[in-house]
Amino acid sequence: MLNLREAELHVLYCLIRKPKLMRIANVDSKWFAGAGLQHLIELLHRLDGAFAGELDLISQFNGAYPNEMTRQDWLEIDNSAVTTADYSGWLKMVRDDYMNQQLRQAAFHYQQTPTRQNRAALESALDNTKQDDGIRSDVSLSDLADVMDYKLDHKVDDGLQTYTGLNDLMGGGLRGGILFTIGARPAVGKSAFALNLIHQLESKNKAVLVDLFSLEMTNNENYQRLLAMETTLDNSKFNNPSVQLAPNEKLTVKSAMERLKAQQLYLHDNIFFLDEIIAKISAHAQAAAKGKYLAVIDYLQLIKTKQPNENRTLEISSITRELKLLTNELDIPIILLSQLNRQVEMRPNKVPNSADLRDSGSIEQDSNIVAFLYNGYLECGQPKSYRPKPNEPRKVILDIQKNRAGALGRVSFSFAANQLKFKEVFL
Ligand SMILES: Nc1ncnc2c1ncn2[C@@H]1O[C@H](COP(=O)(O)OP(=O)(O)OP(=O)(O)O)[C@@H](O)[C@H]1O
Repeated sequence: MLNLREAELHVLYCLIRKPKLMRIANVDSKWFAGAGLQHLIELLHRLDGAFAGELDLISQFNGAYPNEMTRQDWLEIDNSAVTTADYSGWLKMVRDDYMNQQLRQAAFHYQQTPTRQNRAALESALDNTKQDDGIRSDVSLSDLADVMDYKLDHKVDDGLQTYTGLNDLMGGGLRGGILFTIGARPAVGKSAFALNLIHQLESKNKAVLVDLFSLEMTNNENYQRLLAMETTLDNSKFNNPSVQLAPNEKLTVKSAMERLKAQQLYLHDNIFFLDEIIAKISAHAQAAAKGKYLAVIDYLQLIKTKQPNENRTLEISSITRELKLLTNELDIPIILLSQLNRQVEMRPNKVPNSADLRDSGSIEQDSNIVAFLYNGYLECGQPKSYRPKPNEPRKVILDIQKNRAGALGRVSFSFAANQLKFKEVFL
């Protein structure tokens, strides 16, 4: 996670290269730490772009404020080497930190000396934190060109890797800003598939933080499923492991438990309200390193809201809207599982489509990617549904039918239901 000092340096790096950024939002010198950075902001305000590059700025600064900034300070700013696309986010961080600091100080003074005057100061500090900061991320084509320029010379993050076929269709992996909805009929294995995706992601990417909101299964059930996947032991043996597991299997389980401990996976079986889900996601996403966070919600139709709407379609629309906005705001991917209505059972080929997403068309509208999971296999590239046989691995297709920034296509899996394990089938 970016620290405050880095955010300050990034803001200055951008302002020195693009002084016009000063005009898109107020930049107050008070928000910055230390006389050097504060005076540099004041000088940038006064010059309003009238300097010929960084060297000229340094010489004007040294003339006005001798010995306030060392060569090392300037080098630190230079080392930022960022694009200006995230300027508003860094400025906001610097501003918010200052406002919160003022609020803490005012609260401390009021607690020590609860006078009317100190109370007014506290109220005003609180008002300041709530005020619209006017910091907007207006992005011009020239800003976007900067970003593309940067990407032409630097390899950008591929996103979070999961199954190979899925990575290919997504043109990389799971990236920020993606709401990925997976719909399936009950018992096809969508909860199990979500756990498998997380498992893939934890094994193929370093230091990823994942939140799994499971609104229908307990943490214990999910943990047992994780152990079954990790050990390839029958899931039912974990119901009474002391009796049902052989001594060598217990050793296998213990080492699987150790491996799982290393993962930053948080299971939540007691959070049902949308605003609580959002609060948890916001806290963890901001604590995680950039590009290293994923939230999975199992499943949409069980999410509750504090202002329930009699019209469930409208309520579901507001939930998917909020989740979509959250992916953009925090620049994170969210995987949202969804039930399908029964119509799909009536169709001869039993291949689901967007019309089967229960409760609302907003699910398709708000999602960047919509995929369906169903029992089936590919024959000459075409999906064939089938009825799985007991005690045999099932054939399952993940069918991507909407993909805003990538290809449509299908990925085939073999699903060992007793181990809850999905293996990709390469055709
Ligand atoms: N020990 C086991 N042996 C055989 N099959 C099992 C075992 N444990 C789980 N399963 C099967 O694996 C599948 C797991 O489904 P999962 O709970 O992930 O489905 P889902 O699509 O999320 O459905 P729902 O919405 O009903 O929960 C189910 O079909 C279940 O019957």
